[in-house]
Amino acid sequence: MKNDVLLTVERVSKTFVQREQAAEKTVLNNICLQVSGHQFVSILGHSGVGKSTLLRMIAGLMQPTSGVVTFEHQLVTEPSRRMSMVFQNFALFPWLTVRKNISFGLEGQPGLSRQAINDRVTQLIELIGLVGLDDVYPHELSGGMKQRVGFARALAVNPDLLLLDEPFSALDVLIGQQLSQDFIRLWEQNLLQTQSIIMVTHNIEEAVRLSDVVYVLGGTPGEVVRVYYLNQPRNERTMQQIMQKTIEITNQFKHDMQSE
Ligand SMILES: Nc1ncnc2c1ncn2[C@@H]1O[C@H](COP(=O)(O)OP(=O)(O)OP(=O)(O)O)[C@@H](O)[C@H]1O
Repeated sequence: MKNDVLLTVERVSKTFVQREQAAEKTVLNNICLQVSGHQFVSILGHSGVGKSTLLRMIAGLMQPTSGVVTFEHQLVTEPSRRMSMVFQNFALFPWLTVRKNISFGLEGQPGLSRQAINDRVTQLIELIGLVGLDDVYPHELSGGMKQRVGFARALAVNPDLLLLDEPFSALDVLIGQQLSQDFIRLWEQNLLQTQSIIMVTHNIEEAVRLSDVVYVLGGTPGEVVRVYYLNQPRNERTMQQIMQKTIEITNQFKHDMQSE
């Protein structure tokens, strides 16, 4: 599957009807984007440019006003078990334990026995670094641990495509970096069945550190203004190279914003 196209966004635009003002607002215009097998793609842009809206359309939670999203050449018209999402604010169920939060998406799945569900959850608890926290409730966890549960829950259904909506931005910088490193290591060692990842972020350094491809959104309505291909393998990128690229993208971004 490596290099095969997994997902395409083709000429997608989105207009919201604002009822209170009886007006329309076009948020995204003519977005084209492609994700291949074993690729980490970031969507980078300032607040309000339409990143989450784009991710929701990719997930099938919302339909484009025009254009199409395809997953393995099939039109995306509704959410699918083959994609799952990790949210900025964790979105855990406060009344469920860590174990129950993780198993949530597996319950009632045809052909999955109780034993199979338990085994899958135990495996994820070990992989994601949650050992000993099975029976703990979300309010007893730190932000970093909550987000580990968020990742484990999204990964439980073995999604082919994982969608990350600012997954580290609510965490302390070092905690976020540790979680992203741990997660990337599991993914690169093929310990997860997830083929590809799309991450929405406004953090340029994070996008440079983690991605193979970075799409920069800008303007009003939001459009793809730049695409960066980071060809060097992630584990060979030095801190200096990451900082250099971050500065280059930051300067280009400022320049693009000024010339709008
Ligand atoms: N359901 C909706 N109805 C009307 N307007 C919406 C709706 N969802 C989003 N918007 C508007 O679309 C614009 C883009 O929102 P979106 O959340 O996609 O941006 P974003 O780039 O993810 O921002 P942030 O980084 O702050 O989360 C905003 O102006 C927002 O108010």
